[in-house]
Amino acid sequence: MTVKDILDAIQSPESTSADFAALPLPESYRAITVHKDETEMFAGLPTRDKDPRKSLHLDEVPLPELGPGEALVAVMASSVNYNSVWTSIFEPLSTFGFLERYGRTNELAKRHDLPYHIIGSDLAGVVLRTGPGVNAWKPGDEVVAHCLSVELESSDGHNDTMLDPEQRIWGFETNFGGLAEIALVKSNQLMPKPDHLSWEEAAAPGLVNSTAYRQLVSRNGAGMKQGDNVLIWGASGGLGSYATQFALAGGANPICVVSSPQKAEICRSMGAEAIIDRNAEGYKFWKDERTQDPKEWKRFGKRIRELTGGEDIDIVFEHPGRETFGASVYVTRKGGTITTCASTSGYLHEYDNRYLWMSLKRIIGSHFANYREAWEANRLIAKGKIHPTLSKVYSLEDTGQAAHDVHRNVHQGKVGVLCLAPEEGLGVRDHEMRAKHLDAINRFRNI
Ligand SMILES: C/C=C/C(=O)SCCNC(=O)CCNC(=O)[C@H](O)C(C)(C)COP(=O)(O)OP(=O)(O)OC[C@H]1O[C@@H](n2cnc3c(N)ncnc32)[C@H](O)[C@@H]1OP(=O)(O)O
Ligand SMILES: NC(=O)C1=CN([C@@H]2O[C@H](COP(=O)(O)OP(=O)(O)OC[C@H]3O[C@@H](n4cnc5c(N)ncnc54)[C@H](OP(=O)(O)O)[C@@H]3O)[C@@H](O)[C@H]2O)C=CC1
Repeated sequence: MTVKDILDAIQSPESTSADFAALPLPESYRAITVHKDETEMFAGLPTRDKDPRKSLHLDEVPLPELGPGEALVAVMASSVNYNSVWTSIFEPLSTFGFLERYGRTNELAKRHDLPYHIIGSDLAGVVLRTGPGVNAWKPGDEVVAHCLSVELESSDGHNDTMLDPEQRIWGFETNFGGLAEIALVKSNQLMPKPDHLSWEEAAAPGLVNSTAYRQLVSRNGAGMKQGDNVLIWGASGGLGSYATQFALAGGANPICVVSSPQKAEICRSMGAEAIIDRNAEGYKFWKDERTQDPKEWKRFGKRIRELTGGEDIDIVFEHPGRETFGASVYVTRKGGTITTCASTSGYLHEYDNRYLWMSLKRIIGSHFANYREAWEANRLIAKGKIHPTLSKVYSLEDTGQAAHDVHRNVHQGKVGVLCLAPEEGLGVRDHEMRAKHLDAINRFRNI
């Protein structure tokens, strides 16, 4: 039995759930990995020069044992997230520490502590097997998977699953991720695949869409409302392309920051009107590595006021971190919110706290999304209210190049990866709905 037989079953319109359940599983499959004995390979290099093409490998790996409450999924497509970039450059730390720590928690978790890490935190595919205790899903179901892995043994996570002390991001802090032909997930990560999307389109939104939903829309994040001025950094990037859609769909007013005329045009085509090209306008928030320039914060704030008719920002959607955080705090209106989920340019932030406390602003930390938020975010995709922002699609072999593009910020929106899917465009079930949204679905393609 090989993965080829699995693909044949997926592509045959006659295959039933019983057929999938009867398919023998292969002993091994192909997966994108980093290697534990290579974690020092980039030592001494500047971040920019650490090259994912050197550290990401396509390996044949053994199929992991299936445990209670879990599912093995045949992965048709996945996507590149920035967490895979972090893994591939071993920053801010090697992810093998996460696997070792997880492996110490119980006998079954030991499976994750291996000398290789199969990465990837998105997938669209077909359930192959479910473990004991799984009733909601069965072999043959077409699914996407969100990346929240929790144990829920402690009451801390019972209101908000993100608060579980054993909260992990699948494919980053666990093994057996989605950049592979087969993935192992907890069954409560599974959600229905949107019928009107191809495999690679369905695999694109998951992680970033759920994160943007919590960070911006959910009451656990900024709780955006109609009319809010929302400053969105990287508005055509992974997170930003969904934040921009949420702002527009929710009746807010996105102020989109991008770094090229091409990216500005994408935001315009999504429906945004207030757009700042940070490159063209040459903001230099830092005079040198240690000193910020409040005059530049003010120049940025003035530009925002020009675009909003004199209003300041209600919500900043933050993720660049050190480079922008001082400016983000400054341009927020009295009582406004800065919501942050990352620090791409550096995690030690500096801002002038007088502008925070005197103007009663709030900083909210946000991370991925709880089970319910991830489900709600996927539902919006399935209903055609929010669309995938897939630009380019790579083969599994070329994942290193795909991650390199994201690391160097030469991509747009989301970058997809075909795993078992032999070509793009497969897996669409609802052609009528697709036709209705085709322009929006293709907005980011091949630009
Ligand atoms: C969905 C996608 C998301 C993304 O893309 S996010 C971007 C990528 N992710 C990242 O960049 C984050 C990567 N992770 C990290 O950098 C680290 O992961 C953290 C900084 C988040 C945490 O650091 P650590 O060293 O793993 O954890 P500690 O909590 O500092 O625990 C170390 C020891 O310190 C103890 N400790 C924790 N808090 C306290 C405290 N308040 N007072 C005293 N001790 C404390 C702990 O218990 C533990 O101890 P013991 O080593 O013995 O187990
Ligand atoms: N905590 C969580 O749950 C999550 C955290 N993340 C983290 O968020 C970050 C962004 O992820 P994602 O959106 O997918 O990545 P992308 O690279 O797809 O998009 C980020 C965008 O931010 C902009 N940007 C990058 N650096 C700077 C800078 N120094 N100043 C201003 N803008 C900048 C760029 O847009 P432009 O050049 O056009 O301005 C870029 O396109 C990563 O660090 C990632 O790990 C992501 C998802 C979930």
